[in-house]
Parts: sequence; structure tokens; C-alpha cells
Amino acid sequence: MKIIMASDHAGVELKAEIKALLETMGHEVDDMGPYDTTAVDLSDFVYPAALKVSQEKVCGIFVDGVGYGSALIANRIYGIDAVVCQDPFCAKLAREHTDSNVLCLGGKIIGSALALEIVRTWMTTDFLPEEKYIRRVEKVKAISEKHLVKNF
Ligand SMILES: O=P(O)(O)OC[C@H]1O[C@@H](O)[C@H](O)[C@@H]1O
Repeated sequence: MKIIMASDHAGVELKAEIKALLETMGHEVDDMGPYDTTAVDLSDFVYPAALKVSQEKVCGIFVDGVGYGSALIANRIYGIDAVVCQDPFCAKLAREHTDSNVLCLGGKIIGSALALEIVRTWMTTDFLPEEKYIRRVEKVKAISEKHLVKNF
């Protein structure tokens, strides 16, 4: 599977560890930067990465200091369902119930062992196609259709 990654300076180190894990798992990683810890503005990296996730209909993993910054930016893009997870249980439900296509993590708030476990769980869990989860996901999709513009 192809995974698009992005971060800011606060997430660059954890991003590198996650990229190594994903490659070990056999995935193709497109790391859209940054590549060192020089201070940057998160949106300069997460915005183009989220656009690419939506255009190519793949998954994304974004890392900043706390995670919500990446989710806040990514969820402004049509086709993105981004979640912030701080434990594997949340990651499991974020796939089974929510069918999220972008995982956001906070490099300053979780250690890399926990982050890698979250990534492993999120990557290996599928959407549960039960009627209630389908209905809920469709309702969220309907909100996007009404309010977000697909301009690419
Ligand atoms: O390192 P600085 O620039 O202080 O803080 C950046 C981080 O703090 C939070 O806003 C975000 O999580 C961002 O990644």
C-alpha cells in the first residue's frame, strides 16, 4: 500500500521511525517532508500531503507536536477523514467504526514505541461493514458533500 507522510519540525523524528516501520511492513512511503528539524509551518507540508492523499485515494500519516494540528488542516480537504490517536484502541476504532484515511500523531506527547504500535494497529485494521457504521460514515460523507469543495 502507498502511504503519504508529512510533518513539521516537531514530528520529523517520529515520522522517520514510522516510515522505517512502514517500509519493513512492505508499504511504499512518500515522505513529503520536512527532512530535518529546522522550524517550519505545519500547513506548508500537511496541506499538499492531504491533497495528494485525496487525489490518489491512498492513506496518510502525519506527525506534529500534538497531532491535532495535522488533523485540523487535513480535515479541511475534501475526501480526508483524519483522526488523532494516542493509543491502539483508538486506532482500531478509527478504522473499524470511522474508516479514517489519515492518522495524525503527536511526536511530543507519545513515545515512539506507543506510536509504532498505534501505526501497526491502524494499518492492519479494516472498516467493519456493519449497517450502523456504514450509516454513520455515510452521514459524515454527506456533510462533506454539502460543505466541502472538490476543487482538484
Ligand atoms: O515547536 P513549536 O514551533 O514551538 O511548536 C510546534 C508544535 O506545537 C503545536 O502547535 C503543534 O503540535 C506543533 O507541531
